[in-house]
Amino acid sequence: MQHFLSNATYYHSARTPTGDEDSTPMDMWNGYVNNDDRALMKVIKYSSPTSAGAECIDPDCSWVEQWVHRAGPRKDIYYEPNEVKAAIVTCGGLCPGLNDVIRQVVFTLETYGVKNIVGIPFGFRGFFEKGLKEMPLSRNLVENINLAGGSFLGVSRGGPKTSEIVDSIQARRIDMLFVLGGNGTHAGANAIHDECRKRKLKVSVVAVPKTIDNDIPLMDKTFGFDTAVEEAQRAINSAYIEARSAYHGIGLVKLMGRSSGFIAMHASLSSGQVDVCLIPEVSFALDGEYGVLQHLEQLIKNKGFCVVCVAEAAGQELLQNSGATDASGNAILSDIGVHMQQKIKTHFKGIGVHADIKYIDPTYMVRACRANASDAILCTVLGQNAVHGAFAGFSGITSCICNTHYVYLPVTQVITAPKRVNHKGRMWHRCLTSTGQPDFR
Ligand SMILES: Nc1ncnc2c1ncn2[C@@H]1O[C@H](COP(=O)(O)OP(=O)(O)O)[C@@H](O)[C@H]1O
Ligand SMILES: O=P(O)(O)OC[C@H]1O[C@](O)(COP(=O)(O)O)[C@@H](O)[C@@H]1O
Ligand SMILES: [Mg+2]
Repeated sequence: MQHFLSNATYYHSARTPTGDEDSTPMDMWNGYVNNDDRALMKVIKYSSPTSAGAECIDPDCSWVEQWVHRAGPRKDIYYEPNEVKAAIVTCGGLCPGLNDVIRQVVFTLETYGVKNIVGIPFGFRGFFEKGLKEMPLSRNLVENINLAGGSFLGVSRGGPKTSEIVDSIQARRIDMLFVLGGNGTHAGANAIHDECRKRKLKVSVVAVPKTIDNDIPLMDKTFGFDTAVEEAQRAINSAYIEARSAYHGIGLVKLMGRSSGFIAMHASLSSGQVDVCLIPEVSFALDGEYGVLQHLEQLIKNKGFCVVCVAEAAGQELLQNSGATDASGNAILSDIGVHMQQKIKTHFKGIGVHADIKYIDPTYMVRACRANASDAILCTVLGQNAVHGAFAGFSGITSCICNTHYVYLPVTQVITAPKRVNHKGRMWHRCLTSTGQPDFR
């Protein structure tokens, strides 16, 4: 994480205290975050590595304080606002809240006095593809974009090499780059930050973590995740109603999550209507005495219907893998939902028991919607803090929420590996208690 020297002061009149809000003397209170302010990342002291969900740094699980930079506006700012050119780019798959973040970044930049704000169309491709023009942005233009899902700027996977992106940043004379995206985008943002340092360019590269998958480590959650869970719940509810109303109904729902089962686990927990939740972090057998199919047979026998929620990355080892990747290099998954639908049909036919399978794959519906209330607030804070971070002179940071506090983390820290559901963690065990499912092994 780079921190330039602060060399300019910007007075934010909107935060001027009237003097009667609290007892702090007028000449001391300023409403700014001090550069030395820190937030504590973890608050639980685990007495043993065997404690449920324990995350230990040392083998004996001793208490190690981990402090991170507190996010927010600084009194001293690095850039002269009216000389700044700021650019925003949204990369990867869609995610609820992208427009909310774009809007807040623009609002906050304008509040600082930045006039030259542009959007780079269609992710990192917009830096390179001929015919894609940068879009001038202003409060007027983005005022209502949060009312719709998607990205006002467009998104894409894949794209140019880092050196080409930085050539373009240099040619466009961009001082601040706000990069909205998931783990791939963060790796890209880090590479751009490194290349800018190598070329001694004073460019602040600030990321904002988006992804419905919630697979970026160290933070409480990424924006868009809550909304995706809420939408996923609707699919589960439909599956439940279909299954409940059919003779021997089996509702099967497949939910997104490239390498982690957070959406499936949280939607199963929040709906309370799921009998079996399958995630990639926990292997399972379909066939055999302890397999999923045997359990479904029991559920049909005992309660007459059941609901299964499967994460798209679950059970990949049971399927043929094409080895194909998308434009960003992400593995293309085999369809576990269709596979399970076929297996369930064949199984019940084989044992001569009627079963009415209703398969729901909501795919893009969980992420093409606008942000719900909690995501809209998260996006607002993260977007504003991204701009404060850039003005403070940081680069190579991501604006996120850790342990309920808004902080800046070095991008290098969050791209080590995707975050996955802890199968020994309490949330997964809560999910198991809720579904009542056994181990399928
Ligand atoms: N390791 C990497 N280094 C540089 N750029 C990357 C890297 N991984 C992905 N990218 C770029 O980041 C963008 C988004 O990545 P992707 O994996 O599709 O989505 P997400 O950011 O949502 O995970 C793509 O344009 C891709 O080329
Ligand atoms: O948008 P695509 O290319 O169809 O990819 C689908 C993938 O995108 C996601 O919705 C989000 O992934 P990213 O956060 O990496 O963009 C995954 O849940 C899903 O596996
Ligand atoms: Mg990703």
